[in-house]
Amino acid sequence: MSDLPPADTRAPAHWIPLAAARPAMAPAWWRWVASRDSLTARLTEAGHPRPFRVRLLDQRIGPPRRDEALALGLPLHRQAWLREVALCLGERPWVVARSVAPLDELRGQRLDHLGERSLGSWLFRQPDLERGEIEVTSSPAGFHAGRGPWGRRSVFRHGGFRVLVQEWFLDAMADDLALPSR
Ligand SMILES: C=C(O[C@@H]1C=C(C(=O)O)C=C[C@H]1O)C(=O)O
Repeated sequence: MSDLPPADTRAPAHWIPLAAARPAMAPAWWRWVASRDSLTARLTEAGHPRPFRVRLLDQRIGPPRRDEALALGLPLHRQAWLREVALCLGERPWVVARSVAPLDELRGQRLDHLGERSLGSWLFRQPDLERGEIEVTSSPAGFHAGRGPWGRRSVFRHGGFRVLVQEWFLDAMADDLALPSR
């Protein structure tokens, strides 16, 4: 066991199906959390004229959290491609996101060079893109100090490539768009 990489032991988030969260979610938030099109495009439009910007916080190969490994059907110690970003309007982070992809499915996807281009701007150009069911959490992101009412996740599939995309909507977004607290 000693030659296995360390597991990510941070507390996993608790996820529930989107429909189960609906009674507790204000309609104004439902329109954001339940949307299945590009969040990048929606943020760009809602934040106009503030410029939309992806701020890369970290991108590395490492162990996914337990809940992430389970969502992707990966063994707990299997290394993965991890990417953490803040999606900003002007200088204010509205969303923080953490994406996890199985290493052996990255072949040739060239995501290492994504930098501060939006992952979504690449995903939504794939004609065969499929998106799994959206799940919701009220747990914090854990990798960023920002707090907010809702997090969501879903798995995107493009050919043999899958990526778990997790997005936490922050209080700064609620303030700037006059959204309710939950
Ligand atoms: C999936 C999308 O991509 C967004 C961009 C991300 C990135 O650049 O890492 C991560 C999560 C998303 O909110 C989208 O725009 O819908």
